[in-house]
Amino acid sequence: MSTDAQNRVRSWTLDPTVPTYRPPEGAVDAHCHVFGPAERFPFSAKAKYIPQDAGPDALFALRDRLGLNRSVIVQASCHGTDNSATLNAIAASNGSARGVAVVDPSISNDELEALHLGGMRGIRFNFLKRLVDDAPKDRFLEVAGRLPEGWHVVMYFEADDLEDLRPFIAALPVPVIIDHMGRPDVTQGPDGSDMRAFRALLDSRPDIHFKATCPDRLSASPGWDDFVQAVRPLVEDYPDRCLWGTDWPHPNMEQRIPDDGALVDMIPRIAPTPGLQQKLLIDNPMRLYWSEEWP
Ligand SMILES: O=C(O)/C=C(\CC(=O)C(=O)O)C(=O)O
Repeated sequence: MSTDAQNRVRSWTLDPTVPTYRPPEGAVDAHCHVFGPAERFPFSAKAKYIPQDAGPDALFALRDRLGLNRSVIVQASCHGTDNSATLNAIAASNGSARGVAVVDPSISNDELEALHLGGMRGIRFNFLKRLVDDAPKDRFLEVAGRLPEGWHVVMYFEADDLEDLRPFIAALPVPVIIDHMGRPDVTQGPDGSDMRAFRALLDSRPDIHFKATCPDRLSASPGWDDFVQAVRPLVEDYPDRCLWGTDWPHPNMEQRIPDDGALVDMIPRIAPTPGLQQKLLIDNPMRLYWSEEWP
C-alpha cells in the first residue's frame, strides 16, 4: 500500500457547516479517530487504507466548531495494534478525551494497565474483513477476561455476521458496545429483519450498548430519512444504552464525505427530547468512559 503523501486519501471535509442544533454542555463525541501525524506515528504495515494526517489539533478544532466537549477516540485499523497516535491525542486533550485500544491479544497485564493510565477504557474487536486480516475469537475472549477494572469491549461487525457472533458476544465477561448498531440495512425500516435481530441481541443481556452513528454509511437516502426512521425507535426504546459520535475523519468515506455539521443536526431527529439527548450525549458515555467523575 502506497504511503506517498500524494496518494494518501482524505475522507473528511475541511469546511463543515456549523450545526443548527446546539448540543447540551458536556456532550461527548463517543466515536472518532485520529490518523497520525504519520511522521511521528507511522501507519501499520497491514493498513487497508492510508489516510492523510488527521491529528488531535484538527479533531479538537472540529469538536469546538460542532459544539461538543469530549471525545472518545477509537483506535483506527490503519494504526494496527500500535496505539501511540491515539494515546498522543488523549494526552493532548487535557482530560477531555478517552480512548478505545486495539491490542494484540497476547498483550501483558502491565501493558493493559499502561493503556488505562493513558486514558483507554476499552478494547475494540473488529470483524470487518475489508479492514483486518484476522479476528481470532478464542484469543479475543482470553484477553477480554483480564481487562482493567471498568473496561468494556467495543465490537465492529456487519449485520450478516451477527448470527455467527452471538455465542461470542454472549461469552464476553464485560459490558459491550456495538459500533454503528452492527451496520443494519436501515432501508428495511424499524421492523426489518436486521433491526429485529439487533433488538434480540440487545434483549439478550442488559449491558450491551450501541452507537447510533453513521447515517452517512448506512443510509440510502440523501436526507438520511431512512436512518431516522429505523434508529429513532431504538434510541427511544433503549435510552440508557445508546451513544452517539461523529465517526470523524470518516475512514474509507472519501467518495461520500459527510458534512460533520449535518451529522450533529441528526441528533434531535434520533433523540427528539432533551431527556433523550442528555442520556445519548452525556449520561451514557460519561458512565462508560469517565466513571470516576460520574455518580
Ligand atoms: O470508523 C469506523 O467506525 C469505520 C470504519 C473504519 C474503521 O473502523 C477502522 O479503520 O478501524 C470503516 O467502516 O471503514
